[in-house]
Amino acid sequence: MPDTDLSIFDELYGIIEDRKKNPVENSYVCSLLNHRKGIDKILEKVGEEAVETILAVKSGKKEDIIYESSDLLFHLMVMFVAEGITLEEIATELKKRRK
Ligand SMILES: N=c1c2ncn([C@@H]3O[C@H](COP(=O)(O)OP(=O)(O)OP(=O)(O)O)[C@@H](O)[C@H]3O)c2ncn1[C@@H]1O[C@H](COP(=O)(O)O)[C@@H](O)[C@H]1O
Repeated sequence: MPDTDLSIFDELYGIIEDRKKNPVENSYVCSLLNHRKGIDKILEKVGEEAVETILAVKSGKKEDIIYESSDLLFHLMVMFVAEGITLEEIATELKKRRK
C-alpha cells in the first residue's frame, strides 16, 4: 500500500532551512547553499535533475522516474529555501489556479 503521508515535504524543507541557519560540516545541502557559484550551482543541479527526469520518463521505467523526480523535487526545495520561498507560497499559487 502506498504511503500517503506527505509530511516528508515539510520535514525536508525544515531540514534544508535548518542547514541554511545552522551550517554543518559534510552537508550536501550546505555545499549547495554556500557554493562559490552561489545560486547558479543550485540552478545547475535543478537543470541536471530536470533532464534526468525527462530521460527517465523516456526510458519508461517507473522506479527511475520516481528516483529522478525525487532528486528534482529535493533540489527545487533547496532552491526555494535559497530564494526565501515557502511551500505555503507555492501551495497558495497552486490553489489560486483551481477551476
Ligand atoms: N533528500 C536528500 C537528497 N536527495 C538527493 N540528494 C543528493 O543529491 C545529489 C544528487 O546529485 P547527482 O544525482 O548528480 O549525484 P552526484 O554524483 O553526487 O552529483 P554531484 O553533486 O557530484 O554533481 C546526491 O549527492 C544525493 O546524495 C540528497 N541529499 C540530501 N537529502 C536530504 O537532505 C538532508 C540533509 O542532507 P545533508 O545536508 O547532506 O546533511 C538529508 O538528511 C536528506 O534527508
